[in-house]
Amino acid sequence: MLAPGCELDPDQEVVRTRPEDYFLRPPSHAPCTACGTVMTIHIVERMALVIPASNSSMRSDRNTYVGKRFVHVKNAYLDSMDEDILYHLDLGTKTHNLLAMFGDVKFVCVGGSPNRMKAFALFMHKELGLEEAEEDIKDICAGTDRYCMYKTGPVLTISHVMVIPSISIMLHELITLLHHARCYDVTIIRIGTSGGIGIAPGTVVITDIAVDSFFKPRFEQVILDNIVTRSTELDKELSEELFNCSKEIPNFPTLIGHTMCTYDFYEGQGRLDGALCSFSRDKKLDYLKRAYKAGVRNIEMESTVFTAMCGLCAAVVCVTLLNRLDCDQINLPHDVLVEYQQRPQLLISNFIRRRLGLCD
Ligand SMILES: O=P(O)(O)O[C@@H]1C[C@H](O)[C@@H](CO)O1
Ligand SMILES: O=c1cc[nH]c(=O)[nH]1
Repeated sequence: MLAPGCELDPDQEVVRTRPEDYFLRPPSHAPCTACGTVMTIHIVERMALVIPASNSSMRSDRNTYVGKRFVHVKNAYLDSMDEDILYHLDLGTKTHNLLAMFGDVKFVCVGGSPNRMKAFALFMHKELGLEEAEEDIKDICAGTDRYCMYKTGPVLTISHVMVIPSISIMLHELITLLHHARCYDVTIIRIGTSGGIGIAPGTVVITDIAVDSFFKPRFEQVILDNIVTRSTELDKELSEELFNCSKEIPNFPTLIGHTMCTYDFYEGQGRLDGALCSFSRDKKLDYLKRAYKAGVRNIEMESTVFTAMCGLCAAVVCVTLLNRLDCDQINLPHDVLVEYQQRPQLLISNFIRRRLGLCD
């Protein structure tokens, strides 16, 4: 029982600190001043590793921006390392000149499928009107088959395969890479696919906040034998900027809403068509309707860790492939599926061109 005046619930694993408190601290133990119960306090940290531009005038008028917001890693050990091998990217500080290769990166676009991300890189190359021949755009991570990476002008494109642990490994190495390359003013965007809730398939959802399966805006990471909870807040101005961009594209259904991130595609997303199903159709629909009521408009499998790690300079833009209130199976004809998957790419290409002053 919580004594009157006790600030912390002894059963609670997490205590929120100020959002500006960016540093991870070890859990501490403190007795409740009222009841004397010793509580373990795990600090919620804001992990955003890419420092945001601090006000909108910098963003809306890039030419007046004189400061540099460097990509920042929160690991004191890194700078003391003689060599840093980014194993899953097949890159390293001694084997590659990361500053020369990546120093001019301003946009990083990530998504699950290697082929889709390659197609996006080639599309971006065309949209930016770059001179280099298409055949010269090679997979920078060709030495490994874990992830693929392409660079076209200031745009870096990387695949992250599926689910939280896979994108998390990629993001650790990507953010470290951007830090070694001394990149600054970088915007990171996840472009992908999702299941919609209560909205027409083909709708593009720009995430305002990523939530977990309990509709909470948090990402829980097991670190050693602690659970550390991180915020999944995103930059609202960036979401609105993207939404405004979407209005310029004809027949382009788009909305801003919460995105739910799960650890599984089948039972974890309330599907009735997996190898296991431990709930009824009614329970499934009740859950999805509660999600809708909580503001969730789509479900995917990477956004919470992505936002926790990249947060305030990041966006998540996913097209919906089905309405989960109607069905579980994705049965779109191939050409429709391809067209839907291109929608986030089209929006992001317009956004990048606009940011670079390449739009009419
Ligand atoms: O990269 P995308 O957006 O396609 O990833 C979503 C979320 C899961 O990783 C995968 C499930 O099909 O699609
Ligand atoms: O339903 C869907 C579709 C794509 N990706 C998901 O995670 N869920």
